[in-house]
Amino acid sequence: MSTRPSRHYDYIDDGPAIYVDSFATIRSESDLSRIPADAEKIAVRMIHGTGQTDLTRDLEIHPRLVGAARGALENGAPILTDAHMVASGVTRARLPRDNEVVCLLRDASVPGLAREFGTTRSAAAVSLWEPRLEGAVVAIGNAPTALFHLLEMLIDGAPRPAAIVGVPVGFIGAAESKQALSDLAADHGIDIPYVTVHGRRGGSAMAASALNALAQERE
Ligand SMILES: C/C1=C2N=C(/C=C3N=C(/C(C)=C4\N[C@@](C)([C@@H]5N=C1[C@](C)(CCC(=O)O)[C@H]5CC(=O)O)[C@@](C)(CC(=O)O)[C@@H]4CCC(=O)O)[C@@](C)(CC(=O)O)[C@@H]\3CCC(=O)O)C(C)(C)[C@@H]/2CCC(=O)O
Repeated sequence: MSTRPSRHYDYIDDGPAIYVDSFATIRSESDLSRIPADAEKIAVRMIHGTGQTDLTRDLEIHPRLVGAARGALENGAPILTDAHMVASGVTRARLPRDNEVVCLLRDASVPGLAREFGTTRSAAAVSLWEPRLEGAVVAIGNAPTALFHLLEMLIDGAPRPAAIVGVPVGFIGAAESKQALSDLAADHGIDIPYVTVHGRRGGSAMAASALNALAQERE
C-alpha cells in the first residue's frame, strides 16, 4: 500500500497550476517578437520542454509551417521520427486523426543498410521512409546524419513531406545539418515548411514538444 510521505519542502504539486505558472514565466522571460503569430505557441512549448527561455534567439520557423503541418495531420498524414524517444514523446490524444507515429530505427534491415551506405543507423532508417514520405510530417530530434540524409534524398527527387521539424542536437553536424535545412529552398529550390533551432541545441524532447504543439495547441 502507498502512503503520502510527510511534507518537508515547499513546492507546487498541482499539475494544472504548474503548467499555468510555467507558461506565464516563459511569456515574461522570452522574446517572442520575431516568431510568426500563428507559431507562437510552438515556440512556447519548445521552450517549455527544454527550460531554455532564450531559445527564440536561435529558433527559425518557416511562415507556412503551422498551416502545412496541421493540414497534413488533419488529412491523416503519418509522423516520421528519427528516434524512438521522439516518437514516445508524442501525446497521442492530441493527434487529430489518430495519426501513425513511425520510427524505423529498429527495422531488421537497418544495420545492413547502414553498412552498405557507410553511414549511421539513424540515416539508414530514413531511407526506409520513402514510401511514406509524401505529405508526411517529419521530426528529427536526435541525429544530424538523419537530417543530412533526408535532405540528400529530397535533392535526389524523393517525395516531399508536408513539413519538417528539424532539431538534431549535438556537436558534430548538428548546426551544419540545420543550416542546410534552412538553406534548402535557396540552394536547391525545395521549399518545404520547417522549424529549426540553429546551433548545437535541439533534442528529442524538443522535437516532441514541437510536434505536440503542431498537433493541437493548448496551454
Ligand atoms: C552520434 C550520436 C549522438 N547521440 C546523441 C544523443 C543521444 N543519443 C541517445 C540515444 C539513446 C541514441 N542515439 C542514437 C541515435 C545514436 N547516437 C548517435 C549515433 C551514433 C549517430 C547519429 C548521428 O550522428 O547522426 C546514433 C547511432 C546510429 O547509428 O544512428 C541511438 C540509435 C544509439 C542506440 O541506442 O543504438 C539511440 C536512439 C534511441 C532512440 O531511438 O530513441 C541518448 C539518449 C544518449 C544518452 O544521453 O544516453 C541521447 C539523446 C539526445 C536526444 O535528445 O535525442 C547526440 C549528442 C545527438 C550524438 C550526435 C552529435 C554529437 O555531437 O555527438
